[in-house]
Amino acid sequence: MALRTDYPWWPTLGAPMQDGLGRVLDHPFLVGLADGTLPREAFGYFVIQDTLYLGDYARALALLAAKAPDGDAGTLAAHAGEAVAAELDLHPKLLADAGIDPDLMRQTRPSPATTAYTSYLLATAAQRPFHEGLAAALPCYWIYQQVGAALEAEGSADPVYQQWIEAYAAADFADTVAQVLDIVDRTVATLTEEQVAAMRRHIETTTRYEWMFWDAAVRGERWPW
Ligand SMILES: Cc1ncc(CO)c(N)n1
Repeated sequence: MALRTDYPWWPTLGAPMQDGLGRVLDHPFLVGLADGTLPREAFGYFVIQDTLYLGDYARALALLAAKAPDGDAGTLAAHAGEAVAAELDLHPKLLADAGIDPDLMRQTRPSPATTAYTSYLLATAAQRPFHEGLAAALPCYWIYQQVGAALEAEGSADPVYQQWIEAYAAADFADTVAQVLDIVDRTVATLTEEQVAAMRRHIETTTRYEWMFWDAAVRGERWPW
């Protein structure tokens, strides 16, 4: 399912994500995921960090759900549940199939990039108005769905990487993202130009965090001690 881009706000809020999508698709992590040359170590780093990320992402969505207008609260709360389901089902399976030592998951703490990204999502959801928290979360949804769809067309040479691609290319994830785009649409209709500009700044920031998250995995980013 192709996602809508005919919203009146798309040229403003979609542009930074569209730009970021081009950059992430060119990043060595996703190039290697698609052609099968991505080292297992980098994939394992990513899946472990993503498992840690998803717990806080779910918390951020739950905070957003609590601030959402009637009708949208349940949708966002359900998305928080879906994020936890990925953390509990998809990620352990990917780690096992990729041959990653389960002890590594237990011993690993959030990296600098993961900490920065989840802290930003949580702070924005908790301390800023609903529309700003929603904007900060939007690239997480949209970029992953677009990456899944783009990589599905080619498929990966590696069956483990192919599982990851299929999860994010799936129709039910596209439905989830379509729901959030409709929430953005209803929200933007109530806002001033300045409020929409604030949304755009959050989208620019979290789009960069999305790129940095993959970059940290390729670099094996560590804390200095
Ligand atoms: C870092 C990151 N962003 C977005 C998603 C999509 O849920 C994810 N799993 N991880």
